[in-house]
Amino acid sequence: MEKTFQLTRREDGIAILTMDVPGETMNTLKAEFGPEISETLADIKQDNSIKGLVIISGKADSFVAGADISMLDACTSVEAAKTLSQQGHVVFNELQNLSIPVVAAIHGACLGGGLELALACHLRVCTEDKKTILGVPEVQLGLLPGGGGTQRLPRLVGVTTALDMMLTGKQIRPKQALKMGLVDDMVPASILLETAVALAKKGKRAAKKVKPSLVNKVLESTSFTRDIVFNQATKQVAKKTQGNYPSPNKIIDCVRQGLNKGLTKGLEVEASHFAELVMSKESESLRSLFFATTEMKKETGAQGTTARKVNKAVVLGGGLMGGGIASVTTTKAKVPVRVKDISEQGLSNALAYAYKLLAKGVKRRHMTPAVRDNLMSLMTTTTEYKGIKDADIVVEAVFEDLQLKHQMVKDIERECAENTIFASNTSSLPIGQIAEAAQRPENVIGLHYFSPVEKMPLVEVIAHKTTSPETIATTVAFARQQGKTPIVVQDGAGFYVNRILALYMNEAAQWLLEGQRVEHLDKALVKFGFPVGPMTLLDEVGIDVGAKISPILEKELGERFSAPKAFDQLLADDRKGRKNGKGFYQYGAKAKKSKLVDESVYRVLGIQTSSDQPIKSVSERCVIQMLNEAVRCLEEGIIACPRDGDIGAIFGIGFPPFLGGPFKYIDALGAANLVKTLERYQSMYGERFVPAQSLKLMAEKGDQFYPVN
Ligand SMILES: C[C@H](O)CC(=O)SCCNC(=O)CCNC(=O)[C@H](O)C(C)(C)COP(=O)(O)OP(=O)(O)OC[C@H]1O[C@@H](n2cnc3c(N)ncnc32)[C@H](O)[C@@H]1OP(=O)(O)O
Repeated sequence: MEKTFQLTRREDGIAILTMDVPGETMNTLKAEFGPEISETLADIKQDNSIKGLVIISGKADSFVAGADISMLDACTSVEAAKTLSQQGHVVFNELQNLSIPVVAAIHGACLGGGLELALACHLRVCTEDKKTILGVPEVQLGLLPGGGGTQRLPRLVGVTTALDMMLTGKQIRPKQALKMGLVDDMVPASILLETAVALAKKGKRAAKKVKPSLVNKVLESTSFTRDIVFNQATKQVAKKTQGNYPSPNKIIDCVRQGLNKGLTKGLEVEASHFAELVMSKESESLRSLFFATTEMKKETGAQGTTARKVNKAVVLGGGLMGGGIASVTTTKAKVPVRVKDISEQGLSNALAYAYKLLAKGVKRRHMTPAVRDNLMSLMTTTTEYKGIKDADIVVEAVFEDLQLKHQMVKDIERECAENTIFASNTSSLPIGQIAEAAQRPENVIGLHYFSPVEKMPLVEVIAHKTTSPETIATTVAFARQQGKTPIVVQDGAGFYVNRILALYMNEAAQWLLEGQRVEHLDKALVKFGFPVGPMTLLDEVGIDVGAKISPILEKELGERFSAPKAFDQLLADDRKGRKNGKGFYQYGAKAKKSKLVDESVYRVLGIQTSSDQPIKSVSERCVIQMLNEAVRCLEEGIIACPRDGDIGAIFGIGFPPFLGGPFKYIDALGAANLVKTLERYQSMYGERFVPAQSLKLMAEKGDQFYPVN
């Protein structure tokens, strides 16, 4: 069997331990490496000629990406998961207890168990390369650092910083890592090994230790003052997770117990908590999300077709969406973009949008002013169809007006090359209808972004009946270059995401008209796990935008999409949401620190508010609408598979990730139970709750969307 660890003895007494998992793109930690690494450590201990050890990766661009998540996924009992963590503890303790200095030489991803390995070394040096990232992302998998991280990290960088890293899972860049004392040195990749060797020769102690701030020093000095930090963190966690994610509280508990009762006790608690989390349904859902997104990174969107390279893009419309799309095209994809708008004002809006984001990057020291200026120079503007002939893709982000879009298709076919792709950012119009104006409909596709473009990870790539495979593959690759997760969906009003969202929003509106208070509705759905409630969302998206989409969906998909007529009165009252400072909540000068409902909204809608209905009933009625419609989308082939539906809902709407997406959630509920619930609501509220046909079939057969583990 090929070995993972290679020990090389240098003449100067420093040994190099190179980790290179055979046949895999990245190093991950697996239980099966236990005997090999123990044997190697025993060799080192016996060899008096070895004066120091450097641990480095044999992979070109990564150190260690953590424990192997598939291995965790394969655990079938709490005991088995606990053993994994304890095995890791034994090896890392052995490493830390070596009498010779041990230095981790880090280049590329050093995450989770990878960072825990580095923490067990006496010193760490990393490259200044962009590819180098350090962090403990376990919380994002519903886990906690189970390789000693909850113990060694706070001891190295302080409780406050360690909690921040572990509770967010954020990635730390090299400069920041050096500043916070996570690494002892940062060097160019070309001298990484030699620097690590030199450090190993100097001994176990860091040349200089980073001093904590005075506040942190005081707060972290005694168990009493540390409790203040832990209590504060617990409060923040409760607010953020709404009690839906068990791992953050367990992380806090590990750190608390480890610092109050010592490392051995801390590791014991860590192994127990880790094991419970591995077996939790929340972590199972989050892990499946990791596998799904990794799998999707490899898909081209059109099997067997290679994407064309996009060297230049054009964005039509300099509004909020156009500005955002142009911005990610330059900053993420590094592709020159030309923005066309009919007005100079539109163009300066787009430029300002991009500049503001880049300026933020400079302020946070993520980039230099020179990089900002370079990226800005990739963006040019025009009020006429000039300088666009050589565009590979044109993304239109103008009003939802079919005639206007038809005109643009014709203009682009006239002005651009034969194979220029015309991508529409429409959120509701069927792409097939837009393509009706095209002479080359194979070049027409939908590319639906979510607002704010730079933040929302999802895009829907919508192929109509005759979109060519090359157009699909090129658009998917382009979206990925922009840092997005694309799902390819079939054509139809509202596509997937807005379609399932619309019914959920309509149901919330029904609750409102029945007298439920705005803040109660929002509270119920936030408690369920959405990042914001439906009323806040409508204010953010724009009540007018919702009103524009609704009739299109109703016309194409049927009466269940009809929005409550009373909502017309909101528009008559010029209530568009945050953008004009008038919505369900108060904005601008009227607004207080905590968000307050604009009570006049009840009068405008003619509502008498009534007592709060139980939170669970409120959320259930809204969510099952979304679930049922997601099944219909699968039934109609709008989405290709449950996985795409789950990713689309989580990344596009913020469907609670710990539930794994609508389809995973239906599996957890059981199709038969969901059908029963829908039928109960149908008997009370009518046909909009009729269960999807395929859901009924699944219920009868006892089927699931995903294979049973
Ligand atoms: C005990 C410990 O505390 C517990 C843990 O360590 S849990 C694990 C914690 N680590 C993580 O969560 C990191 C997960 N990985 C990532 O975030 C990303 O893969 C990355 C940032 C490292 C690299 O991203 P990117 O360059 O886009 O590469 P990506 O396509 O995601 O991954 C490349 C390959 O590595 C695999 N991989 C990466 N990290 C992995 C992990 N921790 N486990 C298993 N496989 C992993 C991917 O599945 C993929 O495999 P493939 O080539 O066979 O499809």
